[in-house]
Amino acid sequence: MKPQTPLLDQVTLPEDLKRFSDPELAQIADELRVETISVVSETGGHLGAGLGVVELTVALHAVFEAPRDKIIWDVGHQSYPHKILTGRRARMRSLRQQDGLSGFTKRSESLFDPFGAAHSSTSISAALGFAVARDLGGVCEGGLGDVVAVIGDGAITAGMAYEAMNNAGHLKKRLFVVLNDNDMSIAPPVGAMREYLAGLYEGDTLQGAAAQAPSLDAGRAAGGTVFENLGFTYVGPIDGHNLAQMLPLLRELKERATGPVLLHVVTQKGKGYKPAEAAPDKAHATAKFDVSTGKQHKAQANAPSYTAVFAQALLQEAEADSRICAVTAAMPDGTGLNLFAERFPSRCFDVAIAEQHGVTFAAALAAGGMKPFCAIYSTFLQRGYDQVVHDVAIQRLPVRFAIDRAGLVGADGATHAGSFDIAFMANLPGMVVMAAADEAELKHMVATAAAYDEGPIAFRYPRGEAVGVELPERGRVLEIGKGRVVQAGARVALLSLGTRLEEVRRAAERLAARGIRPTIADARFAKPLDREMILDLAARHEVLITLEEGAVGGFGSHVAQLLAEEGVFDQGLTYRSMVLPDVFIDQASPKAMYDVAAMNAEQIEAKVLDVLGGDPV
Ligand SMILES: Cc1ncc(C[n+]2csc(CCOP(=O)(O)OP(=O)(O)O)c2C)c(N)n1
Ligand SMILES: CC(=O)[C@@H](O)[C@H](O)COP(=O)(O)O
Ligand SMILES: [Mg+2]
Repeated sequence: MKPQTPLLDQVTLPEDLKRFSDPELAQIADELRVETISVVSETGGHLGAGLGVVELTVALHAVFEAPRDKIIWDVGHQSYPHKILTGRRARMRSLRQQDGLSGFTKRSESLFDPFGAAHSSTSISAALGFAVARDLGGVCEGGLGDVVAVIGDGAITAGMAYEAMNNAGHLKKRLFVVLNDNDMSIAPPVGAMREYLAGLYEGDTLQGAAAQAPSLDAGRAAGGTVFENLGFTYVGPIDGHNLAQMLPLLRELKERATGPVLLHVVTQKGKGYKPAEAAPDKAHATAKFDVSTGKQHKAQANAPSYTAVFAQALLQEAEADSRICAVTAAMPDGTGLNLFAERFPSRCFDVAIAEQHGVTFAAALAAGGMKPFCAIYSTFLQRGYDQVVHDVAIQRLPVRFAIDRAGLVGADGATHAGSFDIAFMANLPGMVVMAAADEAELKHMVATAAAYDEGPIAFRYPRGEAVGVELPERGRVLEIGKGRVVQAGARVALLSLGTRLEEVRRAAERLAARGIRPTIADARFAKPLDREMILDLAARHEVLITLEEGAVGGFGSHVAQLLAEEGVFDQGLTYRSMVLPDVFIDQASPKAMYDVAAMNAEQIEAKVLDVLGGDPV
């Protein structure tokens, strides 16, 4: 018998799906799932979320008319099946790599990605914006038709989602919000909303007969849902893996809906791939893996991760001080606070995807006499910035900010780069800002933050493996605003903040071969600056170069300000700052991203040689 050609091979764009019968669409979904697993096994990346929305993706593209209709995936980490169906299948194996496809939705990548994402809970606001633009006669590439936001049960815990629903329920524009409820965030979801959503489908037989399937008119016997009270028509819950139910329902919605509709779809994260179903938290994002066993190919680590060092150091401090508590915004594993939660469950708070609330909550914990460590990735702290200013800094409350994923993070790309925290924290009056140069320094900074009660304090550290230096038994409390000279040299001083120090050391070795021995210093603090050390370095060298894994406006800018105010430039000092360039750097390995930023050892060496004007000796 001739082997059957996969139907998926006949699909390049969503319009191709319209030729198939509903049972054939179910077959396409099965093939799409296999293709998604195959892709991620080769590239690594977000697996479970995409597998959970395979049928939903097929159904949406079969019924709606993208790119005229705008399908907006919240976060975008579940969009791999969507990418496969929207002209990108041939490039899928370049996912999350340099010059390859992004792991999230991205406007510049495809007309089928009408709104980029990667941070959560923006989709309903974006959908409403498109709906209003449409009704006001706005014009955009591809046209402007229906708008569909697909948002997860994790993402709908964030305040932004409610701000958008509040607005949408008032404006009453026709738009669709698909709530993809898999009862999982990255970790199991926590919070009252989780209980509420579960209550909406508990007792329902989702696999029930088509006659019982939800429809636009069905309503709920139990009375109004929170969504109805906000002005939406609530439809559901429906089994999001059952195309026989979903396709007719979506067609009905497309045909008849008038105002905002919330469709509650119940799915399983990791659906159809046993290892991902069994451990949806581990399969949220994976390394490359063996499809038959699910075993991930993880590189052998030579040193602990910075996150692990932070987590262990915080545990040590918390053993000694019962006022220490910890706050995470839906990232217990990513921040290492899962260990804290196990050891001190009553002192650890997962506030869900709610960075704004998390920061203000921590501020009041501090006002109430506790010592909160707010562990948030640099990129996600951006969302809580007004709270950092208004609730923490202005009130001088001693919240400790553990800023993980500082600097360039690699495969997640520009949306997840921790580029701005030095600038946005160090410009706040009274904020202490530290950056760890290695894991021992990180341990000292955790101890320093634990001991510091005079106001807010932050310390930053990058994603991934640390340097491999020996760890002290206990962290040592650092003197606030004091850096350290690591190597004494002449002519050129390299003043590093954070983990570029390793690259600076490598650059110094290369320079030594050319007869140049630079002084190397570790600033430790972006704020307050070690004025004495910096002015001394400036006085004793012809050239001073600062380095930081952050955008312009951070440490280097503060140093330049100091040097200018002290009149050091008038005395002939040549000063340069090496910062991230003024562009958003796309995904690649962290090393390759720092190459783009011109901040690796070779480029530091080149900068020194350039400043010395080809006069090395
Ligand atoms: C503002 C923000 N905080 C945290 C994250 C990290 N994050 C990415 S996906 C995710 C869980 C999302 O859960 P859900 O919306 O239910 O989607 P699922 O993965 O279950 O499909 C989290 C916490 C983020 N992307 N954005
Ligand atoms: C989509 C998202 O925001 C997270 O899943 C993120 O990719 C996690 O990053 P880490 O792998 O650095 O924890
Ligand atoms: Mg979920």
